[in-house]
Amino acid sequence: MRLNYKILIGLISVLVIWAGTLGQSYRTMKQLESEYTRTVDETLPIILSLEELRFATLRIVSSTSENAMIMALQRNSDVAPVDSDMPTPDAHEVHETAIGISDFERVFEIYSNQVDLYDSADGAIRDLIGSNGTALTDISQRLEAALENNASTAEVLEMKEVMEDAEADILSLIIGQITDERRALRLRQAALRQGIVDAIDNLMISAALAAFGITALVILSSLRIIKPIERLTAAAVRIAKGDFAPLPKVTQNDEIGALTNAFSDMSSNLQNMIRRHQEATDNALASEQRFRDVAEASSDWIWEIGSDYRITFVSGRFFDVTGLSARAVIGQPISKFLTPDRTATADCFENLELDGLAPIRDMRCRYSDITNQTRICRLSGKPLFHKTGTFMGYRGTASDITAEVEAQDIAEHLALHDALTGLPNRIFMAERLDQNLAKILRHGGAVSVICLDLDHFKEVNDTLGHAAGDSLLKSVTKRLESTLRITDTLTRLGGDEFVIVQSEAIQPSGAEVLCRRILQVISEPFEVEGQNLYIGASLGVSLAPIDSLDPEQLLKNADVAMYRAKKDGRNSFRFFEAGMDAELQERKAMERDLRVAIQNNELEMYYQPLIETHGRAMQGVEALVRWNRPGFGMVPPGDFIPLAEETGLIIPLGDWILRTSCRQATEWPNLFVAVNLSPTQFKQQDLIGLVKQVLHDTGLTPNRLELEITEGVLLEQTAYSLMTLRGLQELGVRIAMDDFGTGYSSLSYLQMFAFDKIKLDQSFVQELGKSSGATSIVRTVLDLGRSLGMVTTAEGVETASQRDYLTQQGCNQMQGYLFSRPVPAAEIKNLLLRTYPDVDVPVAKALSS
Ligand SMILES: Nc1nc2c(ncn2[C@@H]2O[C@H](COP(=O)(O)O[C@H]3[C@@H](O)[C@H](n4cnc5c(=O)[nH]c(N)nc54)O[C@@H]3COP(=O)(O)O)[C@@H](O)[C@H]2O)c(=O)[nH]1
Repeated sequence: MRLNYKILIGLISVLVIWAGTLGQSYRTMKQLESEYTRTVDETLPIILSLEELRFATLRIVSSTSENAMIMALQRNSDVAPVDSDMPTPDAHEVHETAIGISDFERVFEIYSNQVDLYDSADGAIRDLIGSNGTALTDISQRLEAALENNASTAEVLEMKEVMEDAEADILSLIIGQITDERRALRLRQAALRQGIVDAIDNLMISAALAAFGITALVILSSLRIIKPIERLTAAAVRIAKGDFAPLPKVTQNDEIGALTNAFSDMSSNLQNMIRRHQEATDNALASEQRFRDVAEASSDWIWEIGSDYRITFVSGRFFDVTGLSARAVIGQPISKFLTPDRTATADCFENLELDGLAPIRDMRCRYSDITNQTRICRLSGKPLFHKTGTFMGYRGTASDITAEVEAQDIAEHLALHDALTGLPNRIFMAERLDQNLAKILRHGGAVSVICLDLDHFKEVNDTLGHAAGDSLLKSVTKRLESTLRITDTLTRLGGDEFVIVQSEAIQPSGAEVLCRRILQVISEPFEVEGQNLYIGASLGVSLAPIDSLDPEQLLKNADVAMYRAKKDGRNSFRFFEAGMDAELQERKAMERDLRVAIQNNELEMYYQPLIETHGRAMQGVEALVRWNRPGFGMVPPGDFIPLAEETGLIIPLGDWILRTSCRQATEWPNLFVAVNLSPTQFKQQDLIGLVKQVLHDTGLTPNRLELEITEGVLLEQTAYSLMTLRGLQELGVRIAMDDFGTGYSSLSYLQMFAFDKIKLDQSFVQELGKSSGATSIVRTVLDLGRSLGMVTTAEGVETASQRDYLTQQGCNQMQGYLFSRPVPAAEIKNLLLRTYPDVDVPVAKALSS
């Protein structure tokens, strides 16, 4: 309920109670008034009248008695001495009696009326008084008359006695009546007093009730209004001091309750606002602190200049880096410390104004550090304007980018140069070629593009290792540089491929002269790791604008020409001619087709038997891949395996060969399968894991797998290669050295690793009987194998005499067309049914077609 209703109800209640007690008082006062009226208007007048009657009676009697006494004394000297001074009744005393009688009669009439009016119960007394009064006045008059008539003393005295008796009677009545009236008066007085007391009591009660009511109202108000207001005041004081402890919720459903709850809400809103404000302030402070920390800790600094380009502020980091003091810096022109690069948009600070006071973005400046070294920083900043629009200066940041610039320079150099030789690379060369071609278009002239490939570099690399190859490349670079003019550009594309862009020469003679000079210098021996190496070079020349004005095409043409030079016998040069690139194109087509063939599973495995010499039984097979290229027929592996090696296709191809061979070998329980591993395959990541996985997947036992490697495998990364070979052997797989005797270091490799088998290269076998040297080599190798406890296999056995000689020399196994050509897997089962006891072996020949 609303508070004003409550107060109104309280007031009304107080007023009702108060009115009740006042009414009671009013009634009491009314009674008092009536009592008072009766007392004043009735009893007192009656008493007064009775008193006056008594007085009149006494006057009558006294004056009459006095006259009678005087007369008696005068007449009867016996009774009373008479002297000359003795008074005599005179007219006055007589008159007094008359007045007394008159008063009596007048007062009695008043009294009589009063009795009629107020107290008719006293009518009988009144009548008695009246009759006695009449008797008294009568006797008094008669006495007076008797006196006048000189009645005798006795008579007078007798009459006087009668009069006195009458007086006594009447006085007795009057006094009795007065006594009654006075008693009544006292009773009324008592009643009046009681009434007054009651009235006062009522008034007191009324006042007390009113006071109580008002006090109660005040207390209630205090409790319901003042207390909450006090609490609110205390809360306000608390809040003013920053204490936002929540106020208890009140259920008081009035204005005070609403005020308290509103105050409470206001307090919590205020608290939230202050908290948010505080958080915002804290965040701002933290942000500012972070900013300061970053500004101080980072390599950046903050700067500010005025409209006169003089420094007004710079953060501490600047002083640390430059070793300058604030005094030396503040107020000085910024250009005194920072020099913008000529590449900067505004190459001096004052130009900023000319540039329309644009923001400074990444302005590169040089400055001196504490050690007086030149460093580079990058400036960014924004112009400052007063609200009136007046230019006030600039403010921004600066970052030291010396390391970044250096790294960028290095990166740029690396991006455009070959790391090994320091020569420009393909990108650089392309740019230079573009420039030259653009020049030709504008001014005419000619440019030659010469591709150079070292001859026999692969062998050097393979035999002497990469370090020797690198050393050779550096030496070649030096010689080439020495043959070129400053206007020519020598670049290394990678490996042993170089490109020369020859400009400002008469073509084609200029190119021809240069090529000859190059061939001359390259043909001289190179000393690498204490050895004199003789290499040559194959060069291809393409001319702009004759052959093309397209840089790509020029390069391609030069490459084709170089390829032709190589093919035509190396150590020579060729100018590009139309139609030369057909072979190159064919190579690319083959690569594309081979990729598709691997993906589409178009290759097939053939197997060639390995015959045990004495028993003439097939012990195993060598897996040899075959590719029936659509549209071309069977492609010899000697053509596509090197291509696969060069292009990296050998990895997926080798995986497929290993997997297929192992799987198919499980179909011939008594045969092992020998799989060739090319050098690239051997170098692949986790070869051991791959072989293990294939064995596991196919179910072939490891002792039925033989891996054939060539000496090239051991040429580089020898330690790693040996580790791999041992790992493979630990799997239970046998390792055979293929093409033994064709490399430079065959014998030394036999020392390094315990091969399970040596495969004598077929070139020696086929020279048996023809060349004594070959026969000696065969014998020596077979002896060596025997002495080292290695199985020896002779490849390319085509004739019975070869077979017999090899048998005689103790060769363990033989492989060759004499026994069987490589056959598809399906035919191996047939071959297994046969033995090869005879030299002519007609069956084997028939099978190997
Ligand atoms: N990495 C892999 N290399 C492989 C794989 N399959 C073949 N090759 C290599 O390709 C080269 C040519 O191989 P291919 O044409 O199959 O010739 C082999 C035999 O057919 C051939 N051979 C066998 N007997 C005779 C013979 O009596 N006369 C004669 N003229 N040739 C004969 O010799 C080749 C086997 O040589 P080798 O591997 O050295 O034992 C060759 O280098 C193959 O290695 C392959 O799957 N992976």
